[in-house]
Amino acid sequence: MAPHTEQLTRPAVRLRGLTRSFDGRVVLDGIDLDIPAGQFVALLGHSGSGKSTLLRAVAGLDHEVVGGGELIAPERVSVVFQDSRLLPWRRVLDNVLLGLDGEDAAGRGREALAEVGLAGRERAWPSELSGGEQQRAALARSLVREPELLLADEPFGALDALTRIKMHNLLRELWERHRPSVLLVTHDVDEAIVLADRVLVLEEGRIGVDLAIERDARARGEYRGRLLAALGVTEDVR
Ligand SMILES: Nc1ncnc2c1ncn2[C@@H]1O[C@H](COP(=O)(O)OP(=O)(O)OP(=O)(O)O)[C@@H](O)[C@H]1O
Repeated sequence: MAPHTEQLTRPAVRLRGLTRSFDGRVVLDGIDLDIPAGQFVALLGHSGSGKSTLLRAVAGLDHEVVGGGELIAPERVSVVFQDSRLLPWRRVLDNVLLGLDGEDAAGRGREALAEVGLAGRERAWPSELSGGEQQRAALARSLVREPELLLADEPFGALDALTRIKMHNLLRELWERHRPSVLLVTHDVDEAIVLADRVLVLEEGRIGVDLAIERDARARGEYRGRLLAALGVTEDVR
């Protein structure tokens, strides 16, 4: 294959036989996964199933993970967590710019803040922002680095339901504009279906379900049922 063709077809993330144990207990048991460049993937699973462990591995934050396996991820990776992890002693723009240099950095930081709806809040302290605004700032901090891969570990888990819907719209909009690959860890089946083009369910250390989501609202009920069944959850009240 010619090199340029190979580059076009190479997945952004490639995992083969990814294994991780803690104190002899296997959490990831030979994960195989390819994420094509630009795909939006959600990862569901019960608490303790290993979602964050997998995400940390892909982020390159876990040096013990590979074992005999293979882990390929892009160079520019940004991670967003449930809490914004803004430094309280730095103003919002300075948080966004943390570790960046170059003459145009400040301009790019301002642009990123405007993109997430925080124009005019550059000089605010993190404590002056609401929870949702803090997550917007965290997204701006990720964006400004122009990530090829965005990893998000329950980024909206601590937000109220209305703010969460707004953040879903924002994230999807940012993804459509910038097209990074995304791996989103979530507990929320509906969030996964609304946002992602592909939903994975992690169970017993492996990817048990790998479901393509068609952007067709009518099908959402069916996806929901299938994913809940895969998770072994029944809804008695709804
Ligand atoms: N550093 C660690 N040391 C020991 N055990 C760990 C460590 N990190 C994770 N584990 C264990 O690995 C398992 C998977 O944890 P992980 O945080 O990946 O699950 P999760 O699916 O993200 O859970 P949750 O949805 O509750 O955040 C858990 O049983 C956890 O206790």
